[in-house]
Amino acid sequence: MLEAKDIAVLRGEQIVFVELSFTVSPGEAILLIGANGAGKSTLLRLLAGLIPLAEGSLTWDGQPILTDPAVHAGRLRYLAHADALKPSLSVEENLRFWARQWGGDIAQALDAVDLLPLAGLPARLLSAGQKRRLALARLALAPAPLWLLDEPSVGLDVASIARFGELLAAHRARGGMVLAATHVPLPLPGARELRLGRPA
Ligand SMILES: Nc1ncnc2c1ncn2[C@@H]1O[C@H](COP(=O)(O)OP(=O)(O)OP(=O)(O)O)[C@@H](O)[C@H]1O
Repeated sequence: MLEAKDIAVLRGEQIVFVELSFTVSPGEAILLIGANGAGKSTLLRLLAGLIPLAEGSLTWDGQPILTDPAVHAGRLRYLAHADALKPSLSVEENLRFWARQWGGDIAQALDAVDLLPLAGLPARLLSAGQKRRLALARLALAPAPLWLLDEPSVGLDVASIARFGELLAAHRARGGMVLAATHVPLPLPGARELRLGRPA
């Protein structure tokens, strides 16, 4: 279980949030909601181990998550706003980069986001939604218990959102956890909402 207790984060001099507490158990999904600037991306970056905790505690099965940053990095997949693609490499080569770190079947992952027909195309030629699908293919490569997703459905068409829903459901069915920042509904039935910033 992932547990945040009374956590606070600063960006520069600014307090982004304080006294935030929540838990995420295997199979659970949390939607991070709140206005622009409320701190959703900041919380995801914190959970990914990319920015420091100012106060409080963050634990994984009772142990501080950053005791061993490499162990924590190995248990998560973080999809930021940017798709983190290398434009000159092909679709398949982009995924190979991640498969070298995590293992997994590249063809199967591309198929999960319906990109197999475009496997040989340089990533710079993909449409915005296809780039997003290639980013999502990383999730399909090899299992990791914690998915941290920043506005993952931006640019996806209806069929791609349905496929993404299947990926999310399979992940949760094997005990995976999801935290997703979003301004729109996501295919995450039964997800709890965690509102950041002031109440609307
Ligand atoms: N590197 C940084 N240095 C200083 N302040 C930052 C930095 N990154 C973010 N902030 C500030 O932290 C606050 C939270 O930003 P964050 O990106 O987490 O919001 P968000 O809820 O994800 O917003 P959005 O819905 O617009 O994506 C904002 O006020 C932002 O200006």
